[in-house]
Amino acid sequence: MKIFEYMGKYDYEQLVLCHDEQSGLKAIICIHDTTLGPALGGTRMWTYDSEDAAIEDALRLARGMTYKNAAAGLNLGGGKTVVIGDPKKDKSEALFRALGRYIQGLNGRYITAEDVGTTVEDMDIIREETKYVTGVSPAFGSSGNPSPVTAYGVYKGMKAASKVAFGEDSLKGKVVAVQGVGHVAYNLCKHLHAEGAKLIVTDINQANVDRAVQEFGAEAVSPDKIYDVDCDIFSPCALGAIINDETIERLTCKVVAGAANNQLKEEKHGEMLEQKGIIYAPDYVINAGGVINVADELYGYNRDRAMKRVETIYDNMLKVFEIAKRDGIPSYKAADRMAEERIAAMRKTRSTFLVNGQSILSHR
Ligand SMILES: NC(=O)c1ccc[n+]([C@@H]2O[C@H](COP(=O)([O-])OP(=O)(O)OC[C@H]3O[C@@H](n4cnc5c(N)ncnc54)[C@H](O)[C@@H]3O)[C@@H](O)[C@H]2O)c1
Ligand SMILES: CC(C)C[C@H](N)C(=O)O
Repeated sequence: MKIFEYMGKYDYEQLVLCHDEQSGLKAIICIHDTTLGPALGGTRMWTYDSEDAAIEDALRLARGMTYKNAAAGLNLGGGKTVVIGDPKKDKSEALFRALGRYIQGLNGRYITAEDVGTTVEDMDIIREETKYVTGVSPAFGSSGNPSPVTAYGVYKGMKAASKVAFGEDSLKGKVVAVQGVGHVAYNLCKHLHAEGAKLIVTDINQANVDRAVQEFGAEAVSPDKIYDVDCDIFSPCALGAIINDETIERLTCKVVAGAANNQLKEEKHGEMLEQKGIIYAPDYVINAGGVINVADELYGYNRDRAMKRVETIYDNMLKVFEIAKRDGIPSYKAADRMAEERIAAMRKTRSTFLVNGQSILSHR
């Protein structure tokens, strides 16, 4: 891949390749944009087919965090780490400590947390080497696993999208098709079940499906059937790029609202949902609960404050739909506009002259 060409196209700041022979660490830390503050984004551990694929994923995910953090109103930029390896086989204390030292070396320009393939326990190990890590165990006064909080935010965002699609935000009696019932979606299903929604679930992990069937009376379907079921809301909570040419045709829902990152395969798929009359809740707006929660650690974690902020996902989502209506654009573009406008405004503000990094008033 032509790395500098790609970095130029989307205005990336920094890409760091980290290597530690002893522990087997091969990681990529990407910082996309720090206009709003230090870059915060999780560490993903995954078996990539090629080094190019890993670098591309780090770049794409880091930029996504810039938009997510900006749209959520956080004073944080966007970054992400990708560790090349199998989370089931290749994890070790040495590997995460080596990564922690690389993160410490960035001196606060980048702060990490969990993402696919990493856990609270991994963050606890990273913490041994750096203070620039969040999503650490509650025993350290931190916020712990972000997934239940992400789920709560998705639930709130789904209600906002339903208000626009159905004229009311109650999910009672609504049929919700959930793709992937892992950490986030299990907790999402709890909220949906409690409100009286009917659940149709799928997962490639049978144990996760069985749990949802037993606990929430969900109907189970095979992974390839989830796009075809009769439902009001489709909730992608597994993979990215699942809204594409092939799946849009099959969807019967009125709303797409789920936790997965990068749900649209390409931007045109956001337009296609719009043309089909499906309300799309932009992924990085609806799934910001986790990052909002871990970001609160930077102020000394307070659960009530964090949850109040997660509640704002409901209004934020309505704001996105309002911008879409006002400007006659699809919701995914409206979300980008909201994030970009905030970054642009703050970039302008930041150009104010400061003496030695201090306000000039403090020198009087
Ligand atoms: N965990 C968070 O706080 C958080 C925050 C923001 C975004 N996300 C995103 O939400 C999604 C889910 O995150 P998670 O933490 O619950 O991950 P997870 O790995 O716990 O859950 C994902 C589930 O999807 C299943 N799955 C994988 N491929 C599938 C397929 N083809 N069909 C059906 N099911 C499949 C997996 O078996 C697993 O049970 C991811 O895309 C993640 O990037 C998570
Ligand atoms: C900082 C993390 C909790 C971020 C999370 N993995 C996300 O994609 O939003």
